[in-house]
Amino acid sequence: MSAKKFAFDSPDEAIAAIADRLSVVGIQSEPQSCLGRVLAQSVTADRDSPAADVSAMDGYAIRMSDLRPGETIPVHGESAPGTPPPTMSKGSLVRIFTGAIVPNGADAVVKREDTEELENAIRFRDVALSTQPGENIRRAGENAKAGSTVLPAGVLVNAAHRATMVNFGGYHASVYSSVRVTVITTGDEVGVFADEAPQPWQLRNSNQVALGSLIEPNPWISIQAVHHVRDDRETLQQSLVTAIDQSDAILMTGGVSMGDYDYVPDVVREVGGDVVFHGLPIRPGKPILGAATANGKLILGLPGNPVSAVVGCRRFALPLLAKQSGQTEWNPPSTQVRLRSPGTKTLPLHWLRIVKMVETGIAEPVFSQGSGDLVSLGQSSGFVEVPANESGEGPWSYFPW
Ligand SMILES: Nc1nc2c(c(=O)[nH]1)N[C@H]1C(S)=C(S)[C@@H](COP(=O)(O)OP(=O)(O)OC[C@H]3O[C@@H](n4cnc5c(N)ncnc54)[C@H](O)[C@@H]3O)O[C@H]1N2
Ligand code: MOO
Repeated sequence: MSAKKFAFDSPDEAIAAIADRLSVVGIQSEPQSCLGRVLAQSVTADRDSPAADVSAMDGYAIRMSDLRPGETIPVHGESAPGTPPPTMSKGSLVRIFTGAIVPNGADAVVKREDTEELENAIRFRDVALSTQPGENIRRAGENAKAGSTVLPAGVLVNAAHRATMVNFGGYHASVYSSVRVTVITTGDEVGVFADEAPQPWQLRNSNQVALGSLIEPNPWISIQAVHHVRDDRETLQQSLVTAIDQSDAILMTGGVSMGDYDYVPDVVREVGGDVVFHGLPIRPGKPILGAATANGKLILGLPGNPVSAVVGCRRFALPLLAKQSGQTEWNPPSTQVRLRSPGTKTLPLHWLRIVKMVETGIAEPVFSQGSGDLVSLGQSSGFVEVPANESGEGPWSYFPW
């Protein structure tokens, strides 16, 4: 056996290693809504943006040669949004509105407040005399030329992207299929117990709800199935075989450490999972198991302890699922926060410490009795990652729930 205790020294290294083994899901064209989905094809401009030279201000379209102090210059016609521009006759100006097309022959737009407005004529105020050619004109194609790429494939579509897409006629988009996830919780002691009180040796299935709640808000993931299985090797194996067949990723909790009923590591191998790591230098969640199937599906065995399970799902499962979803930026840089009252304790492991954000950029550790403490978990807004053997206020990477 190697002297090295863990296959990887940090969460980032473990994530990178397993990410390399995962496949990206297939393509689904034209979903009902592409919001929160991942673009499978780039979006191209169907025309120049802007489509023509347009005014950036309400004012007057002028020829530079008409820009003379003190003179009264007649206004002939107007260019309003939604209409083609008028022709501009020599020696006169055209009244123009923001977004309207600049008439042929005009060199610049002078803001109306820089003029003295008379009946069908204006005089330039002194401030207008320094107007430069092209001022207040947005040139055709200055944002994008027709045919150029305005959004690349691999983008997770948000409100801003949708605005861009629709501007170029992208009402429908080809997106990646959502990543199908099966959640399998394990343990004879675990149940729902909604209407009856659990016995002291029983507890409610908080992991199922916590994992589902991290996944559900993301339209690029879909929950294929949710199972709870007893600590029985055969049943677990059957569930895992079905899950691998029907989904792209399997998230399991419990049964991953050293106990006599901890079948997950063996069963994952038996069903063809190639274990990339079993155990990482993190607290909580040290016994975590990460595996990939030969065809690039993810199997993550999260420890059963409720804080370990939810921290592991946030830190490992979400970025790896994002990789499978086709997102180019599947592991974006995390927000950095400073800790208030961090204490001096250090751990020889990366400490995924639950905290609550208290001010912009500042988080406070939540008092915690450990990885089974669902009360402290409920007081947290996320966790910070304090690297092994370090302490202090940071800044540290912050992972919100
Ligand atoms: N000899 C060793 N024992 C343990 C080690 C070790 O290295 N050597 N590691 C400890 C650590 S750290 C953790 S974390 C746990 C993880 O163990 P398992 O993944 O095998 O989890 P279980 O034993 O099945 O459960 C642990 C704990 O969590 C509760 N649980 C399980 N499932 C759920 C659920 N769905 N909802 C709520 N709570 C759940 C379960 O009842 C246990 O209390 O192992 C240590 N032991
Ligand atoms: O690392 Mo475990 O997750 O202590 O509870």
